[in-house]
Amino acid sequence: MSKLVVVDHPMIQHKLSILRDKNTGSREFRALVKEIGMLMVYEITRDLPLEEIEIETPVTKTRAKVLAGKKLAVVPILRAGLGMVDGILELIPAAKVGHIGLYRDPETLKPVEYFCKLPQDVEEREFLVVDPMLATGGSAEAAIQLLKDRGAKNIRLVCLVGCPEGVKMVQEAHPDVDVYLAALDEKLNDHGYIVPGLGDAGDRIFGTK
Ligand SMILES: O=P(O)(O)OC[C@H]1O[C@H](OP(=O)(O)OP(=O)(O)O)[C@H](O)[C@@H]1O
Ligand SMILES: O=c1cc[nH]c(=O)[nH]1
Ligand SMILES: [Mg+2]
Repeated sequence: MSKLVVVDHPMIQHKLSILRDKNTGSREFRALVKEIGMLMVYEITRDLPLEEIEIETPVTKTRAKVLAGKKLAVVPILRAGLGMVDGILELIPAAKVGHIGLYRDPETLKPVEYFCKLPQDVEEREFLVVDPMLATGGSAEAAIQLLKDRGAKNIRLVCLVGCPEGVKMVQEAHPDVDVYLAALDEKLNDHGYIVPGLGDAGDRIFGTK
């Protein structure tokens, strides 16, 4: 079974509380999603492998550590996942960005695919699938399956707010995919919204209803 990690750094918890507040407007909401996305990935990438290379400082030759291993790709689940991309790219500017377009049918709560564009070297990359919300888990499960169908082997899921139902669905369908959350909330309500949650992330980022 994969890992579930709740990245509960105090800075992340503080920003998340402002994000949850219904009085937080789109401009601040966007800034916070970006910042929390960056902070989460900073924590998550602690385990990236390093290698030593030889460099020359202004004083002497020395050996210094640089990142090694697989190259990263970030894959936001459209639309709301887009809000996490810029912060992650500030941290990892060389990462490629794939896009998976899914919306959740409001009646069935099942994900509907409308777009998929991924980097060409799918098998060589380590993927971070990003989306602020992990509710029923249907969208994340489908996005991960799309990546796997195209050859991806190394995938992690990074969401801001999740709930037990969504975590269970992803872990059962994809036991090889570790799940990272900033908060594990209590449950889903009858409309498939996370409680207490933060409402509709895409609508709050983009100012739509
Ligand atoms: O775990 P699930 O039950 O699948 O729900 C989570 C999905 O719902 C939201 O997207 P939404 O369908 O609202 O699309 P949007 O990002 O375009 O607003 C959210 O950003 C996730 O992608
Ligand atoms: O609480 C939820 C559930 C699904 N999608 C959202 O944006 N919020
Ligand atoms: Mg939405």
